[in-house]
Amino acid sequence: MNLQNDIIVRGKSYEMPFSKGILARSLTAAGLKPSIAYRIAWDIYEMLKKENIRVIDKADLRRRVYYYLISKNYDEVAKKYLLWRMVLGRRPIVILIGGASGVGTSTIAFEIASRLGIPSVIGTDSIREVMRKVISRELIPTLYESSYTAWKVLRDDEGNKYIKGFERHSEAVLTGVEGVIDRCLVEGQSVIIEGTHLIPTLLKDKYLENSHVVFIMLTIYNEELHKMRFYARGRVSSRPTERYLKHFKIIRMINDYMVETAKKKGIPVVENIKISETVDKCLNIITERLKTMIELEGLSEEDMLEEGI
Ligand SMILES: Nc1ncnc2c1ncn2[C@@H]1O[C@H](COP(=O)(O)OP(=O)(O)O)[C@@H](O)[C@H]1O
Ligand SMILES: O=C(O)[C@@H](COP(=O)(O)O)OP(=O)(O)O
Repeated sequence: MNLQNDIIVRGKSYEMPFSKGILARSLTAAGLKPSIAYRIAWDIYEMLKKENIRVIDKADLRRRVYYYLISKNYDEVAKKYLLWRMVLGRRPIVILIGGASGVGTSTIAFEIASRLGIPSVIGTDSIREVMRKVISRELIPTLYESSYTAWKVLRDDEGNKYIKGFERHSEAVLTGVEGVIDRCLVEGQSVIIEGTHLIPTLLKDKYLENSHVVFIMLTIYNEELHKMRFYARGRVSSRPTERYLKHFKIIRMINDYMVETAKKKGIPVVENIKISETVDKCLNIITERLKTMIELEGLSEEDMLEEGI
């Protein structure tokens, strides 16, 4: 690799060549359109070249980007940019994207991850597979079903059996989810966890109250639109559309239940109609939560500009 003509960006423990792509991605996460973000990343690269800068500290680069954005009247973007650099650089953040099967939790989780540069997305169905390896079918039969068929193996039939089955099915998965959250917070790693098992009223309050954890519930209010998503998925995956359509009424019940429990716990509910709009709404929610987290730490904008990452 020839680094002779590159500008080197120096972090606390590593160096890397200046990447316009990485900078542009940080700027889109802060709310700029990709085309403008690339233009600005390019401008900053040219500016550094012109000044004959060969090595620049990350904190210095961050300051320059911030003031450049302000000079172009992107004050709000500048603030968000700073906030995101602070958080992703040194604070773990756990984003939970819940929602009934088919409403788009995995699609939206991956979009958010790529916009924010979070390297890890875990589906609750993968956590379910792990839990199936450690808990026997005899002990928790509902775990071995799908969210919408768990009612079939319930041992009691009190109350709404479909929702009861879904809750019993999800409880064990949530134990695994909580383990993943604990690990990420301790290790200082950010992660996005997505899936249908994230029932707000069953997740322990200590996670809901943690300022590093942001929970968003996705939904589709229109039944026909929800149904269409299973057709779309069936075309590109091995998951048969018929299976989901057969249980569609129960999946809709789960969808309504997820919205209801989210509201009960004060968790924002976002309707997933257009991917780009859903992602923007989610990013706004996450940004607001991060502001609270930084405020709780008592950090001002000036502190953020000074703090090295
Ligand atoms: N906003 C959207 N607009 C159109 N299609 C979408 C949208 N969100 C998701 N999809 C599609 O709908 C299907 C179901 O989404 P998926 O993310 O697999 O749902 P989930 O993970 O919630 O079960 C997929 O084929 C996905 O590409
Ligand atoms: O249990 C369920 O509702 C789905 C969850 O997966 P998503 O549809 O949310 O990805 O898994 P299944 O058992 O159908 O493979």
